[in-house]
Amino acid sequence: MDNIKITPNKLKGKVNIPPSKSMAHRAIICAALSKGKSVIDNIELSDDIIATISAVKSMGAKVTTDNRKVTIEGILNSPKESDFTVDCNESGSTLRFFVPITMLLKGEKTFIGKGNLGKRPLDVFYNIFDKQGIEYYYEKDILNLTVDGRLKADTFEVRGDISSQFITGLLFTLPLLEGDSKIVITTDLESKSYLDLTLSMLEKFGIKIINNDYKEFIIKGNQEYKAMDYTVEGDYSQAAFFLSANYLGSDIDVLGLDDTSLQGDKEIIKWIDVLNSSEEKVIDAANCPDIIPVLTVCAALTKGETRIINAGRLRIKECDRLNAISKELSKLGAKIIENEDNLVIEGVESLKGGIVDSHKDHRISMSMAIASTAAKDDIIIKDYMCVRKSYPTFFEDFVSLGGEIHECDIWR
Ligand SMILES: O=C(O)C1=C[C@@H](OP(=O)(O)O)[C@@H](O)[C@H](O)C1
Ligand SMILES: C=C(OP(=O)(O)O)C(=O)O
Repeated sequence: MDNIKITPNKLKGKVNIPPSKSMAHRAIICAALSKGKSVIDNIELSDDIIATISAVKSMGAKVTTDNRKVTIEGILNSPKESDFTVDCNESGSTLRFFVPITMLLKGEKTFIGKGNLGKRPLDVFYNIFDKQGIEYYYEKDILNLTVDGRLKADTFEVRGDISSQFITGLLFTLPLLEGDSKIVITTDLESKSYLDLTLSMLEKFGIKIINNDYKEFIIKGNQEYKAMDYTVEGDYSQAAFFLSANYLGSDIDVLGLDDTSLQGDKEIIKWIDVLNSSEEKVIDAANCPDIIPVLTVCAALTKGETRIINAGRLRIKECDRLNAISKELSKLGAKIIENEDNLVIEGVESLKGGIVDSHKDHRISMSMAIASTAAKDDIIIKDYMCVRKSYPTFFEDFVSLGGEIHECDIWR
């Protein structure tokens, strides 16, 4: 039974925001590519982070976990010499980061995963494999990709308007190749702030990259990652849920965030200000796709019209998030017009109760929980525990803030 009934309640109290998933992926990877031993502190074992830890282990890194501390001895001390499989579970980051990273090693690499992951685009890599004569095999719609070959230093022409994760994966890998490389971005770049997270983590671990205004990146080969100890900062993507609850009338102290953070989802603060203003309300999703579902909940309850633009890429996440959030909020009485790459939302006074579907997407499940805080009647969320992907303790935190939840069987 994986359905939950929430009785509407405003939330109140303090919440410690979990560590940034994006920064945790990056720190674990940089530690694993270093020669020595690093301790990465403040790690939460969400399903996505477990996938990244198991990926570095499958490449030969030695990893021990002790509470929130993860100790990593780098891959390069004893790299895997034979074929291996990486189980990405549902993590797009793990898949797009490790396809190039694993190509530092010999042998055949197989990538498996579940949910929507096999449907999320990988063409950027297939184009590179074709150009470099690397053999690969994949199944359509199900993640079962096998790549046989090592990546060579090169000029990589890469689109920037599908996912920044391809570029991050290359940025981790190219400094360790024998020759020098260049990444040329051939389109507009979206999710740009995620590249800032990558570049800043690389710099901390001693890797030098020249960034020519995000149009090209120059990467010298034969560099060395230097092991270091690092503590992961709080996650703005997760804080966005509680900051949105506050916008809707809750009173939560959101603790553990770094206000100098480079995380793009820090824009939650700016977009809530926009919703609070009486002027034309336009939210640009290009740089902060992950906070758009919960911002849609806020917009649905904001007087007047709000437009969410540049949001087409939400369709290629764990589910079609543009469709899922429009459909589920509409069931609760929201007024949303869903267009190909934007939403037009006409604010309503309140939401009613009802049965909504998480679409097995953690950010939809959490957004619906936040919607419940401003609803008139009980809300039932189907498959609510998909939050394990990024925030396994979300509903515990929700309850500790006064959220009233009951497991329920909606078919009875
Ligand atoms: O690099 C990262 O850590 C991420 C990049 C973003 O993906 P896109 O670059 O595909 O937008 C974001 O949606 C994802 O949750 C995490
Ligand atoms: C899209 C997400 O992650 P990923 O792309 O790593 O699966 C997310 O966490 O919302």
